[in-house]
Amino acid sequence: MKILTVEQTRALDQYTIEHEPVAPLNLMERAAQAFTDWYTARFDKNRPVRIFCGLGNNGGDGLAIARLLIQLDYTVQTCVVRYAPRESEDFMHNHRRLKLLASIKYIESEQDIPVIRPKEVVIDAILGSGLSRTTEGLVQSVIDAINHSPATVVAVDIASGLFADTANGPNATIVQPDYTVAFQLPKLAFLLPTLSLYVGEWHWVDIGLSRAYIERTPTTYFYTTDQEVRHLLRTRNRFSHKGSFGHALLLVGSYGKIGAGVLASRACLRSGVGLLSVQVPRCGYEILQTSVPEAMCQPDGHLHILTGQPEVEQPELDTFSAVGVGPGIGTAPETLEMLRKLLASVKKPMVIDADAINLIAKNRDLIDKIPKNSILTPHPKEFERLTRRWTSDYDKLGILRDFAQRNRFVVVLKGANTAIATPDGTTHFNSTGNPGMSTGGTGDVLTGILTALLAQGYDPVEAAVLGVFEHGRAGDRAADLRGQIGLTASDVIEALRWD
Ligand SMILES: NC(=O)C1=CN([C@@H]2O[C@H](COP(=O)(O)OP(=O)(O)OC[C@H]3O[C@@H](n4cnc5c(N)ncnc54)[C@H](O)[C@@H]3O)[C@@H](O)[C@H]2O)[C@@H](O)CC1
Ligand SMILES: [K+]
Repeated sequence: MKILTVEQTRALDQYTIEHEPVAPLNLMERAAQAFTDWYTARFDKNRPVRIFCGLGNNGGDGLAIARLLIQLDYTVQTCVVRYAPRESEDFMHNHRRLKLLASIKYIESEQDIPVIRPKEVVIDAILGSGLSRTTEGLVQSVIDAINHSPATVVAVDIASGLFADTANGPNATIVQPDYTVAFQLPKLAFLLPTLSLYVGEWHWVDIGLSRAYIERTPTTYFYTTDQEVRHLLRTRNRFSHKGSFGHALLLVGSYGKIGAGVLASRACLRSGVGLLSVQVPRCGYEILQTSVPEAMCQPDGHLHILTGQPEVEQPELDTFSAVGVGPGIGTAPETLEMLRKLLASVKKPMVIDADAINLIAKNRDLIDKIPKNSILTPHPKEFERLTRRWTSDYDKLGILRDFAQRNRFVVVLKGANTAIATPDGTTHFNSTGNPGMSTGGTGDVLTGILTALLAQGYDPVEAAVLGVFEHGRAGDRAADLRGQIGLTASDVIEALRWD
């Protein structure tokens, strides 16, 4: 699913108005109806509704929603925040219609701000995507009152005061909703971790804006949905055999961290790889052979760390269809040498994670040695070591895009809504996963999954988008079964399902 800028969304509205064609007022009615359908499916008539409306089209939506809810027998108090002398045309129309049906309260100064009670649901329709400056004065006071109230808060389209795709200044006053119901498409702000307080649980509702126009509008931001992922997943031919699904090599583990290698290996096998070889320090040999009998084990000559000096002769690197390195390997100088040699010999895109990333961050000449289109899977701290500290989530997205594009890597920046930046400058945000997955080992699982997908011949960008989505979906299934708190990385592996 595409994420468009405010400007593009405005052009999309305009195109729909002219080409469907539909009168702006009817489009507003459609938006209000879609919001009302969402609302009535969740909140019953026992909860009094208080709608705060601004004077633009977001306020117009609020007035139309008030009318629709009153017609459905909800108890509604509408408050218009009169912060400016002028109203939009569609606001005025909806204002006239609502006045025929109910009384409207006007907030012209701070004294007019009502007391909001716990049982109420506040619908925030003060400012929408037309926000052009930081909130101040009366609007700020109303937003403060909403934020200090015990009521449930639902934002129409976007929380009042929040910019949809640019950074808010420091100390901005912004509504902190429990829910945001956006029209047609999600907004970039919804996907950024530091803005989550101003978004809450978010949903989008279809208001019938032109699909054709959305399709041909260029964007660099995407939100991965179930539907898109279904297109990526390949089905298996009845005549296929284990050779059809590649032979992966994982270089993992060190003394005390062989578990990371076990998790990556199990996840790799649960993700459809044909054959798996695993290189571990000698101390990991029996552990791996016992806990992952499906894998072949290549012990390193060193007892505790990976050095790349095999104990016995090993197959050439180019016999493997994909290589993954990093989980649990540590940062010993001998392991750095192993990584250096590995990067010099592997010609295909590979998966690079954890301590392999930390080693590269400290030895920056290695960046140029990484095969093009490789998948790097840093968490934010590792990514910061690899690049620089950022000043905001928007700054972070810029750094991410530039780093991926300049080096021609696929960079999977892990976190809520994991962001995947590609060599062509696009960023894909993931939609699956939950906070229960913030536990040791889930990153190792992802490395195993991605290596398996590369080994099966998936293009690196597709592998990253698909693998991250399925990793999160398995985490969601596991959380359904066990709850988020008790979730372990092994549960995620067991919950993987590729159909
Ligand atoms: N354009 C369309 O066809 C549709 C628009 N819809 C609604 O329209 C909204 C956008 O409406 P508008 O463009 O009228 O804008 P808003 O309703 O978001 O804002 C109204 C006006 O407030 C002023 N303003 C900006 N920042 C301010 C601030 N900090 N303090 C005080 N005033 C400020 C601006 O002059 C702006 O035009 C969307 O968020 C959505 O809710 C929906 O009705 C769906 C259809
Ligand atoms: K709003």
